[in-house]
Amino acid sequence: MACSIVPSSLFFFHKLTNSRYGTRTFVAMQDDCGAASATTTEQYKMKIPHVLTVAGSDSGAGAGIQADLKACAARGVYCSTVITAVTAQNTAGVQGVNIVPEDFVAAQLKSVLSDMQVDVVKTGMLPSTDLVKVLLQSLSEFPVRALVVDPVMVSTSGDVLAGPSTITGLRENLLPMADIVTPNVKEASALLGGMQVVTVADMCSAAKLLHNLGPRTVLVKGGDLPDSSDAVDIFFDGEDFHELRSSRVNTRNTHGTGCTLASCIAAELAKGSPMLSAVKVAKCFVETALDYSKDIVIGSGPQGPFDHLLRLKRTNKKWGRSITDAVKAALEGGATIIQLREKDADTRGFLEAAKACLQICCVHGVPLLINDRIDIALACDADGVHLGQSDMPARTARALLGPDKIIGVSCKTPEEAHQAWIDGANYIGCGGVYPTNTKANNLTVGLDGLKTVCLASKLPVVAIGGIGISNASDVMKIGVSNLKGVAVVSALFDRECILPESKKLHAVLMDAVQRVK
Ligand SMILES: Nc1ncnc2c1ncn2[C@@H]1O[C@H](COP(=O)(O)OP(=O)(O)OP(=O)(O)O)[C@@H](O)[C@H]1O
Ligand SMILES: Cc1ncc(CO)c(N)n1
Ligand SMILES: [Mg+2]
Repeated sequence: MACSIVPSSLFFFHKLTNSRYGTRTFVAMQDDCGAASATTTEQYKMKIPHVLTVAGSDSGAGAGIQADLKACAARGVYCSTVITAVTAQNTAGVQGVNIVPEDFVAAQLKSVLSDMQVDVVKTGMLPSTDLVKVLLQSLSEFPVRALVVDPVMVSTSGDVLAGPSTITGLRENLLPMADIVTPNVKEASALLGGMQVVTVADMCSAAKLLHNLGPRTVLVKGGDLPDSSDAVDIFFDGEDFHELRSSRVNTRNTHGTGCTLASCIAAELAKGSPMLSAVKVAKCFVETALDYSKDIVIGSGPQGPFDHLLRLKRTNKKWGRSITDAVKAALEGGATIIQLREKDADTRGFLEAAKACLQICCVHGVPLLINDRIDIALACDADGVHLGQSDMPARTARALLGPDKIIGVSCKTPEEAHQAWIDGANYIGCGGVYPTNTKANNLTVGLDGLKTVCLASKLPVVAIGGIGISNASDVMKIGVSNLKGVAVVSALFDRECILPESKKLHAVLMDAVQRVK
């Protein structure tokens, strides 16, 4: 069975009628990779989020410009590049640095900024104070929405990438303009005149002192914190500290984590995320990529690169289970609708998986929806389809499927919701409510966007995107009567044990629904 098929589960508290089960309330759960996704063609026509990275080239391609390009690609964001230096680098260290003349950096900046609509600028290696000034001059001419400053100074191998003379430029000129600055512990120490930064408490003090230099927010990264079994980063927004903690992946392949993190933050900001959400998504992406790449071998030096494009290859091998086992566990936990989405499986494999899942769904009296593929839904006699804005129009799908099948449509706006109603959809999927790693290029609509769509429609709505046990009740609490449930993917299917997670989510939602009543 093809393993690139992703189930999603809906917890849906609404009466839907269909030929197999009649009218009944489904407590549904939608596994997400599949279901309701949502960047519309129209949005693509209007604008693709765009990050410009101003950084050095790493010939080994683990860090620098190359990491930035891969990170943005993995997050579904366009990335343009202004190269400040060319380094000869591999897994053993830095063998040479060739700095690009300032006037040619200025020329690159002008070419990109004057022509392309850049949303966010991310900086990495800036090898001179004059270069910082060139950058700031360009940004005053062509302002952008946000500036992410990764104050690259020394590589993990100990080689100097930007000498002490640049510290003044960073401190005095660049940091005051930054929306976020992301030093590692050594860089935080250097920016603060050699202050000791070796504990989490030191990181908090450093974050506060760095904030005094003018950036809107600070993230002190603890990847290199001595004696820490966790990877701890400290985020400070001028008022509150947030300790962001993940387990430390045991691997040599950590070259470029800092560049990747900063680029992911920039990518999420370009999509419209608030700063703290952007940082959390970025940290989660780095951790997932490190974990996926922990055993790959590239180069013979002490620090290898990791694989940013894991999503193109990731299969359910991560959790070592079949799609039918995953669906079964979700249903036993209380999911009320299953949706299947084919990522890059062949049609025959997808059909086989759909048939197998349908059998399990029938045992539980739960509908199976197929994402996008009307032909697969017809071929296996699934209970319906879920359609994105760039899939077949719901009206055409209805004509093909007949009146009894369930049709869900992903909508981000009142206009799309209205069209779904006219076209004969049974429900709307609305999201991404929160930033999500499941769909890299999905725009976040937030709780406000969700509410707007709910209020604009008569159809029942299921909320999608970054929803899990911790925030499902917040979503249901928005207090709109046609919000009938949530759809989840990662919260169940990217967990080691699906059944307990599904039970917990079901309990949280039952509780939330009782309260709303
Ligand atoms: N082994 C690891 N497991 C999990 N997360 C890690 C690990 N190493 C680093 N990180 C995370 O990666 C991000 C980058 O932190 P780090 O301190 O490594 O930056 P950096 O030193 O600037 O990286 P580099 O210079 O190698 O690009 C942080 O969020 C950190 O917590
Ligand atoms: C070009 C470049 N930028 C940044 C880093 C930091 O990891 C590196 N090693 N090389
Ligand atoms: Mg770094």
